[in-house]
Order: sequence, then structure tokens, then C-alpha cells
Amino acid sequence: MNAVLKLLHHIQVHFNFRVLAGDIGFNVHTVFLNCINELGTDEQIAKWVPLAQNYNIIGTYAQTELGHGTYLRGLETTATFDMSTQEFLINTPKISAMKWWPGDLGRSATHALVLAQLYIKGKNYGMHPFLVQIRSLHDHSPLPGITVGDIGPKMGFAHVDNGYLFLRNIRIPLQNMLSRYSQVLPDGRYVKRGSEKINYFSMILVRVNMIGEVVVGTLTKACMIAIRYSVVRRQSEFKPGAAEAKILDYQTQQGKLLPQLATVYAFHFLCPYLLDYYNLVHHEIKSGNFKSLPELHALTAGMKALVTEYSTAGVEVCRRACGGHGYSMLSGLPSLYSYVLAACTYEGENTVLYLQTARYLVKCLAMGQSGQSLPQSVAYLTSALSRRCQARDKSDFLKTEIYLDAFEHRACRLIRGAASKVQALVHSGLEQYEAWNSTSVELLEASMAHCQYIIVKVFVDTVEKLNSDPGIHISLKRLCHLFALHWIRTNAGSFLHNEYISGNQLDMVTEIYLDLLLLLRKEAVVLVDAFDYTDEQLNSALGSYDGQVYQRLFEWAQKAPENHQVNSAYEKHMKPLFHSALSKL
Ligand SMILES: CCCCCCCCCCCCCCCC(=O)SCCNC(=O)CCNC(=O)[C@H](O)C(C)(C)COP(=O)(O)OP(=O)(O)OC[C@H]1O[C@@H](n2cnc3c(N)ncnc32)[C@H](O)[C@@H]1OP(=O)(O)O
Ligand SMILES: Cc1cc2nc3c(=O)[nH]c(=O)nc-3n(C[C@H](O)[C@H](O)[C@H](O)COP(=O)(O)OP(=O)(O)OC[C@H]3O[C@@H](n4cnc5c(N)ncnc54)[C@H](O)[C@@H]3O)c2cc1C
Repeated sequence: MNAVLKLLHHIQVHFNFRVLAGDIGFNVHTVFLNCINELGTDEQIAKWVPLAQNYNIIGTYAQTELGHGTYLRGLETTATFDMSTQEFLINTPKISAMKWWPGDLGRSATHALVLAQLYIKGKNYGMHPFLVQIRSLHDHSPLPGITVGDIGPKMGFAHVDNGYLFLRNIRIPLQNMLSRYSQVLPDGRYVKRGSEKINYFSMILVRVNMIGEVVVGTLTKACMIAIRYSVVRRQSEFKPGAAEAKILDYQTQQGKLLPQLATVYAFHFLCPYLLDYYNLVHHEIKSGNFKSLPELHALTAGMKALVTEYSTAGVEVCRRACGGHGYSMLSGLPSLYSYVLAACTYEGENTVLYLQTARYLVKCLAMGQSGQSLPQSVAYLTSALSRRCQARDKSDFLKTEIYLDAFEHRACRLIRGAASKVQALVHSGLEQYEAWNSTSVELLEASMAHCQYIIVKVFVDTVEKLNSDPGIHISLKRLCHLFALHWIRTNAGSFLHNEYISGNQLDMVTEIYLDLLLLLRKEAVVLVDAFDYTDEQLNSALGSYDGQVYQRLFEWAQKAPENHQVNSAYEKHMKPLFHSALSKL
């Protein structure tokens, strides 16, 4: 029954997300709920999940502190086991330990999952999740020992009350530590099941979940707004003497927007791939098999970083492609940008996550080189690499095997290069951590190349498996080609390296890329409309379905509060100045 309820809740949240243009509150309450489902015992789930699902309690996920967001081993909030009372003492020892950023905390949450360092008889057992009530269910006032509030204005997410939380020796029962995988027994013994890092597991689900609705949905809306606007907006003479052209007829406008449209499709197809793999590994973990957890973490960490980074950049490309009106809040584009931008930071700062993936890739490369079999997503690391791209003319770059080989070659080369540099630095006398840091720029690039290869491969595999109408199939293939070739062109240096792709072959890539822009120009509106966001969900004067852009801009501008208020500056400051000019004119 619990699985069905979880699925229904997930569908309901997804639907709300879509209908309410993503600005729903209590996202972190969802994170709180999911965390209990993942790390709680059956008894803890039975007690707390129904309360959370019915919003009888509102939860937050309080992990980040003023002094630490990334380095979880450095978190300073403590949870000390008191055997005499069978309780934990939750404490904020100093200001840098104050919880800072948790969403829904500032003005809403009644409970918090506080991530704290567990101490038993003076020994630190690392970060664990503790369920702490922070506000009264009677009158919502902070409970004794609790100082809580909102952290103040942010760049976006105005609808979320990110908060601060100071805990002064709050006592909670032994049963309030989520204990599916780690448990404190009444006599103070500590029992651990599975991975050392299993308490980091719930972050993986958030990374998988956020990519879909929060990130890809945002890029999709930006593309829909910008592409629709680009077939309504006419500007400048295209053909001398003829009517002004639709801006999407300019090759440069196509070069801005159509790769973003292809990226939407690529990331759209990536989501089920990640969720399926998450569900597979989650199922294994539930039965006590933790072997795939490192691969799942590495895959989802790198993908969260790459998808958020490229989606954020893509929304900005769409915004700027709309000229001045793209700078108006009425376009909906600035809000989409500040909304998605945060995703590069929360749930794991992107650089840190890329380096987590790099750590895993370097480990796997060493395993492969010592003859061990490798997990599916990194099996290519030990394959023999073709020395050169086999393309003979531009049409060869429409063969998926040609560009997939290029992405595989590049990822392998970068990972092997970074790994051997770390090794060489260690052999030269550097400590492992120094060698790692001295190579981390290249390690990050290798991690990105790996993620790009996976994404292109998933796009190719998905399109090949789709048994869709032939017309749709050819459009999806064109989008897949454009996506891959756009990434080759925008990362050309790393493909030209050691002459894998020649300059002449790169020219072929550009030629076929431009051909694809022209072909996809005709289908752009249909391909973006397929995502079926309503005008209400787009919330944009530029992207409405009826294309009445100017009327809507004027209508919405007139409704601005500024146009309905007395102009106090005039009465107080300008009127005397203007009146003094009257006698002179
Ligand atoms: C449904 C409809 C739509 C809903 C839409 C919902 C979304 C709605 C969005 C809005 C909601 C905003 C919500 C924001 C919420 C926050 O932002 S919550 C706070 C997020 N914070 C973070 O992500 C912290 C990032 N930092 C970290 O994870 C850790 O500090 C680091 C970077 C992994 C380093 O940890 P460390 O303990 O120093 O570990 P390290 O020595 O690096 O060793 C790494 C080992 O740990 C393992 N490991 C590391 N992380 C993990 C992990 N997560 N799992 C498993 N193993 C792991 C590695 O595999 C590696 O294993 P080995 O190689 O040793 O075998
Ligand atoms: C909108 C929003 C919502 C949030 N919601 C929540 C929430 O609900 N709950 C919660 O607990 N937290 C939340 N957070 C906090 C968020 O998880 C952290 O901000 C995030 O994990 C980054 O940590 P940090 O802020 O300490 O950045 P830092 O890690 O201090 O990053 C600063 C710089 O240091 C670099 N850096 C740090 N460590 C390394 C390293 N090991 N190697 C290389 N470079 C490094 C980073 O790359 C970055 O460039 C939220 C944040 C935002 C912006």
C-alpha cells in the first residue's frame, strides 16, 4: 500500500509542479517526506509519513549550516546520545553551526529533519538524520530552545521561506533518529547496515527528481516562449525591399534557439533513464545489496551538475534571443532564469558534484586497468579507442555511430589523461590530496565529457527504440544529430585534440549542423508546442499561444501597480521644478 501511496503522492506533486508553473510551496516538505521514506524504519514511516502526506505537520530538511553546505563531514550541529534518559541532545554549539538555507523553515515548518553529527560516549559516528519538532502544533510558536526565522531576500525563490534554525540542547527520544540503516541501541551500541554514506542517499533522489520538473521543465518553457516569439516578432529587412523578416528566419537566431530545443529533448529523454536506474538500485538497497550505490551516486551527481548548468545557460540564451522584451518581467524569462540558476547550487554545488563523478571514474579506470569488470555506465573506459574519426563526408556525421565514437573517445582520453596526471604527480612526490587538487580542473572536464557521452548515447538509444510515426521519427533524429553536433562544435578543441577529428572534418560538422538548422526551422514551433504548457503555466506575454504579443505586453503593463498609484515624487519634487519653468516658456 505504501508504494502506491508514494507513487500517488509523486504524481500529485508532479502535477502540481506542472500546473502551478513550479512555484508551489513546500518543495522541501517533499524532500523531508521522501527522506523519511528512504531512511526511516517501517515504524517511523508508519508514524510520520501519513502526518506529512496530510500536511498535519510541515517538514524541512535542515542539513546546510552557515559554515558548511558542501562539506558534510564538517557539519557542526551535534546529536549526543544520553543513555540515562534514552534521548538525543540536539545542539547548535556556535553560530557557524546554525542551520541556514533550509526551505519551508523560515515561517512554515513544524518539524525538521536535522542532519547532525552523532556522538555516543564521546565518539563521533558522522552525519545522521534526527526528527525534531521546532514549532508548536497548537499556535505555531517556536518551541523552547528553538530560534527560527527567515534568512531574508534572495535572488529568486521569493515564494520559499528559506530559514535559519538555532537549537539549544533540544531533547528528542531515541526513536527520532531515522534508523533503517544505522541504529543506536538503548545500551549505546551503534549498528550500521550497508554503505558508510547511506545517510547521504536521500540527496540522490532529490537530484533525480529535480532534474525533471524543476530544471528541464524550466528550459522547456523558456524555449517555448522564445521560439513562439521568434515566429511572431518581425525585425529588419531580410530581402531588400521585402517585408521585415520573422527573426527565426535569421540563421543566427536558429543557431541560438534550436540547439536549446534539441537540449530539451535530450534532457527530457535522460530523466526516465536516471529514474529507472535510481529505482533499480533503490530496490537492490532495500534488499541489502549496496554494490551499485557508488555508480548511482556518480551518475546522478554528474548529471545534476551538467543538466542544471546547461539548462541555466540555455534559459539565458532564450531570454537574450528575445531582445528588449526578454528583459521585461512580463516575458516570464527573467523569473525562469533566477529560478533555475539556484539549481546549480542547491542539492550539491555543481563543481563539487562533478568532482564526485570524477572520483568514481578514476577509481573505475584503475579497476578496469587491473582487469576487473566495470559497471555498465563506465564499461567503455577500457575499450580500445579508434585513433581517428572515420567520417569521409558531411553526411557521415548523420550516422550516430560516428559521433558516438567521438564522444566516447573524448571522454576516455580526458579521464585517462587526468588519472595518469594524478598518478604521475603522486609518483613525483606529491601527497594524493595535493595531486588530486592540482588536477581538479582537468578532472572536472573529464567528468563533464563522461556525462555528455552518456546523454548523447541515451538520446540515440531512445530515438532508435521509439516506434513512432516516421515523420516524428525523422524530426527526433534531426534533433539528436543537432544536439550532438552542437556539443562537438562548442567543445571543438577537445575533439580536435591528438587529431581525432581533423579541421576538415570539423568543417563538415559545421556544414551538416547548418543544414539541420534549416530543416528544423520549419518544425520548431510544432516540436516545442508538443510539450503542451498552457498560457497560464508559461506566464509570459511573449509566449502565449495566440501570438498576440504586443496587445498582451500593453495590457499587462497597464495593470502594473505603478500605473495606478499617485506619483508622490511629482507632487514633492518635480512639480515645483516644472512650475518654475512655466514663466520662462
Ligand atoms: C516530484 C516532482 C518534482 C519535485 C521536485 C523536487 C525537487 C525540489 C527542488 C527544490 C528543493 C530544493 C532542495 C535543496 C535541498 C538542499 O540543498 S539539501 C543540501 C544539499 N547538500 C549537498 O548536496 C551536500 C553536498 N556534499 C556532499 O554530498 C558531501 O559533502 C560530499 C561532497 C559527497 C563529500 O562527502 P564526504 O563524506 O567528504 O565523502 P568523500 O570523502 O568525498 O567520499 C565520497 C564517498 O562517499 C560516497 N558518496 C558521496 N555522496 C554520496 C551519496 N549522496 N550517496 C551515496 N554515496 C555517496 C561516494 O560514492 C564516495 O564513495 P567511495 O569513493 O569512498 O567508495
Ligand atoms: C535556493 C536554495 C535552496 C536551498 N535549500 C536547502 C535546503 O532545503 N536544505 C539544506 O540543507 N540546504 C539548502 N540549500 C543549501 C545548499 O544545499 C548549499 O548552498 C549547497 O550545498 C552549497 O554549499 P555551500 O553554500 O556551502 O557552498 P560552498 O561549498 O561554500 O561553495 C562555495 C565555492 O566553494 C567551492 N568548493 C567547495 N568545496 C569544494 C571542494 N571540495 N572542491 C572544490 N571546490 C569546492 C564550490 O565549488 C563553490 O565554488 C539551499 C541553497 C539554495 C541556494
